[in-house]
Amino acid sequence: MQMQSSRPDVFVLRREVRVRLTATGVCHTDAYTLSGKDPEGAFPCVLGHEGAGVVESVGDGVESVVVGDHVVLLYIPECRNCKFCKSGKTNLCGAIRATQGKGVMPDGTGRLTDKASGKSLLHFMGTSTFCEYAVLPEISVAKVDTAAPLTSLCLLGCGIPTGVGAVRNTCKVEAGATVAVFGLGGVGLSVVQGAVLAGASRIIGVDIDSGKFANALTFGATECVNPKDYGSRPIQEVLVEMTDGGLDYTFEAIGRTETMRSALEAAHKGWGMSCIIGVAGAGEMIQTRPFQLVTGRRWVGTAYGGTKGRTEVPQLVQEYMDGGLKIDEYITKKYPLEDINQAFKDMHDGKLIRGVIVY
Ligand SMILES: NC(=O)C1=CN([C@@H]2O[C@H](COP(=O)(O)OP(=O)(O)OC[C@H]3O[C@@H](n4cnc5c(N)ncnc54)[C@H](O)[C@@H]3O)[C@@H](O)[C@H]2O)C=CC1
Ligand SMILES: N[C@@H](CCC(=O)N[C@@H](CSC=O)C(=O)NCC(=O)O)C(=O)O
Repeated sequence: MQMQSSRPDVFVLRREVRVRLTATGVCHTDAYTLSGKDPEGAFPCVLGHEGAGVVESVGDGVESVVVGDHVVLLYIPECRNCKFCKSGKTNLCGAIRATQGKGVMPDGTGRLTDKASGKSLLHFMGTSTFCEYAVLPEISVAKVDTAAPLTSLCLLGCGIPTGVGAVRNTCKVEAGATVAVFGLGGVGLSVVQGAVLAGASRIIGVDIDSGKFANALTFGATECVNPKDYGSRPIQEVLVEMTDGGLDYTFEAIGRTETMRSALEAAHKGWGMSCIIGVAGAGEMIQTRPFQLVTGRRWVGTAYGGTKGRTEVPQLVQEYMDGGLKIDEYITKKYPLEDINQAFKDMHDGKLIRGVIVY
């Protein structure tokens, strides 16, 4: 069944929902795909993947949300039925990944049209939040408490669950552990927040922009270092010396293969775990001496912090409403959609933790 929405050019099919976006964050991954470095980047598309809004219509067979529900959009769905979901080992639901990667809905068609030219546009990361409306499969939205402010909740679509989840789900950082966070942007600060909530004893922020240190310390980093202060000395050597042999956990939230190596080699011999969060350009390769792994360091990676969105995002909202999770503190500036290029410029200039487009 095809259900017509109040916008004649947007329709929903079976098991799909149409959402009126209220806000979206601007993330470096949007800029990465826009730059052409993403091998999956297909154009013309509507970018944006960190959004929240209100369900305005539902297709046949939708069971988990109704019109009026508030939702966070999920670039990693949770079908609860595929082998990935059933494994209990990963959040990488496989139900619609193939079509999502091609920029279309599960039935192979699109729902976005450029009004001026009449040409169809591709979807991005299954969400396309730089647009007032989005159509998604039901499995790609997390229903959340209507009492929570939707402008803030958009950040649960990517950056915050990624950093907090890297700590909780992927690395399972324990109380008392030592942690280093490479890159103190929105994602790195979320790692810092996750480490604080996990009870880490020492949280070292690493960034080449010392202007990022004030926020990191406010979020709970215990100290910060700037690799530029150490000349040609590898920063991993500095960190290993500072920590009597290395960190229990290190996180790379930059997207550079050199810092991924530094983070791995800053992890403690025998048990240190290093988590890659940053997205590196197409064709780039990580390297280290295999001996680093032979001697007990572990290299792991995470997508959306291992978060199973439909299950865990409502829990994060509750944690926020209870005062236990920071979200508002990430919003440096709000923009109308027509100023989105300014939001990208401010992000590239390092002025923002997160810029949020408010519709
Ligand atoms: N794996 C996942 O699920 C996700 C990955 N990402 C990726 O995480 C990365 C971080 O995202 P944001 O925090 O939004 O970016 P951001 O640009 O706000 O933060 C990056 C930080 O790294 C610092 N930096 C740059 N080069 C450095 C170097 N050589 N050494 C130390 N610090 C350096 C910058 O000064 C900046 O503070 C990006 O690559 C993004 O694409 C974002 C969301 C989800
Ligand atoms: N398409 C890129 C890889 C981009 C990537 O790694 N995306 C991350 C999320 S980054 C969010 O801001 C991710 O979670 N990926 C999981 C997935 O299934 O895509 C490439 O092909 O290199």
